[in-house]
Amino acid sequence: MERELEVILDSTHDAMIAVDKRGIITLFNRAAKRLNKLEGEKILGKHITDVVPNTRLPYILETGESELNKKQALGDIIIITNRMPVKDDNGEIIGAVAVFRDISEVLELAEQITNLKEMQSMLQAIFHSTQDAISVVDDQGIGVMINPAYTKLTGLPEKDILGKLCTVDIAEGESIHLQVIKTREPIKNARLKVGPWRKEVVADAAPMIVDGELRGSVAVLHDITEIKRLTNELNQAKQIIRNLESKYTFDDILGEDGQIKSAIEKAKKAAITPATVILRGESGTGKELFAHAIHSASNRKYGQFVRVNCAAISESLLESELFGYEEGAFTGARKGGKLGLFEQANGGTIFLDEIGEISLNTQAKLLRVLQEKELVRVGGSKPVTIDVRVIAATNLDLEKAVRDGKFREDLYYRLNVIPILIPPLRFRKQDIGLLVGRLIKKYNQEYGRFVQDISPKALEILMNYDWPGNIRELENFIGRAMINMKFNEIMIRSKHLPSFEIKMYRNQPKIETAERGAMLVHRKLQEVIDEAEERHIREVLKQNDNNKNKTAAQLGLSIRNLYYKLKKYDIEE
Ligand SMILES: Nc1ncnc2c1ncn2[C@@H]1O[C@H](COP(=O)(O)OP(=O)(O)OP(=O)(O)O)[C@@H](O)[C@H]1O
Repeated sequence: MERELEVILDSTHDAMIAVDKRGIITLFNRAAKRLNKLEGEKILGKHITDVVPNTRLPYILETGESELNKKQALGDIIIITNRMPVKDDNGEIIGAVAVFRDISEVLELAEQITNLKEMQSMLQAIFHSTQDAISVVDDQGIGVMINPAYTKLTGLPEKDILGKLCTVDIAEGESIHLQVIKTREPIKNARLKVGPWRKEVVADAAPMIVDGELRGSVAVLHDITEIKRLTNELNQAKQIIRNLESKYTFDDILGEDGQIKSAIEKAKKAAITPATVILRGESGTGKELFAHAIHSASNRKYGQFVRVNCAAISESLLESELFGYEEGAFTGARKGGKLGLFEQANGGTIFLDEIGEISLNTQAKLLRVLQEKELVRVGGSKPVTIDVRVIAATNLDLEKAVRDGKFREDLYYRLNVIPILIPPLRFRKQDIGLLVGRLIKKYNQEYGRFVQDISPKALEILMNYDWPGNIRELENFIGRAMINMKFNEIMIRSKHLPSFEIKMYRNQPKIETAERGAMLVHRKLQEVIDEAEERHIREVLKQNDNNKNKTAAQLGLSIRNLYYKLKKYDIEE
């Protein structure tokens, strides 16, 4: 039993010392030797103060009091000690024992735990108070943590997210958590829509890797609704500023084609003269843009630019709109009369769009204003002098209108001082790429997108179309293509392109027939046939919901032949 006790005492980590009533050591176990760095020495039988000079055991022997849980430094370590007297049955002190333990490691661990706890509360405070929405998933993509900002942004509480696959919150786009888990690579600036309110967010995600092992992914979502709202407000403000100034300058007119360049050159020269300009071109070719640019480059640029769409105002109203009226000029006339558009444009420019649409009666009045530089308000008698630069525009064959007696010849010559012909888009297809680039930028701003380019295939499709509605049609077309794109797509591809409106340019009113004829004959017959064929196939395919058999039957083609043509025209199968 004694041997066993000895083994136990030597194998425990607690250091133990016992002395008799004289202070002579009767027990000094291995842990005590190790702590006092006395291993190998013979200790038993020595007086305790010879072995441990600062010991308090003599004090215990003298007072018979116990000292429990006393912390003290022993060299560079911290120990905790219990010292107790040993008494016989009569209560006489016959010795004392000390049991002590090195607690440096425990203290260190305790400190580390405290530090960790502090760190944890700090991180939790950040996690809970940040405005950025954060979600954390494990290595299987299962939600483990979200913060209040996340719930505020997405509308999804913890119960809808924790323990569920991370795709539950996505309304549009792909889960970036899953991508991060798959690739172990961080993702930046992903555009998504999340939660039941389909909030638009920009999200970053990063893998959580501990000791080389993937533990999950953490994502931070930034709400961009506010940014978009501000961008919209900014655009509206810009729009207002643009309306106050003239909207465009020559820098806004894009084109490398020879004809458009010479039109621009002619317009620039005209801008610095007071001469009347007439802009001729099909609808959507940029006549209004040219009118603005001419005004902006003229010495009247600080004056008003007033646009009048002569076709949009009824014949009966046009005259009073243009020239104004005096009080009591007609029933319903405003008190005090009304300033006409010519007077509003005084010192500036008036842009008479669709001039070919005005009646012979109004033409006569307009001619007088152009000749005399003065006007008489409706119901008035006093002439008012005006100083207005006139820019007119039409997509009609004015020469024919003159021949048919619908347009006054003298007015025609008055207006035709500097005629500028703006070519239709189909005659300057090499400019399509340039224009698409500008339109992508414009719609990126309007729609808050980050589209960067158009694929060569998609561009080729645009090049093969005739654009009867010209740049305006191209503008609408690109706008619709961008709406068809997913949020994270940055390249306009053929699959995004809407189908073309089938409208042949021969439906367009004629302009300068001879000139157009000259431009047309440069086109090879096969080119024209191919274009018509492609357009027709696309349309029939669309009508048949892409059903090839039905389409082939309807077109009178074998299915093999249809596939050949689909390939030839790069129509998606
Ligand atoms: N050369 C160009 N470069 C860039 N954008 C252009 C160009 N020409 C026209 N646009 C754009 O195309 C659209 C149509 O142009 P605009 O309204 O000036 O045509 P328009 O000939 O006056 O049409 P309409 O006769 O139907 O009034 C506008 O948004 C304009 O900014």
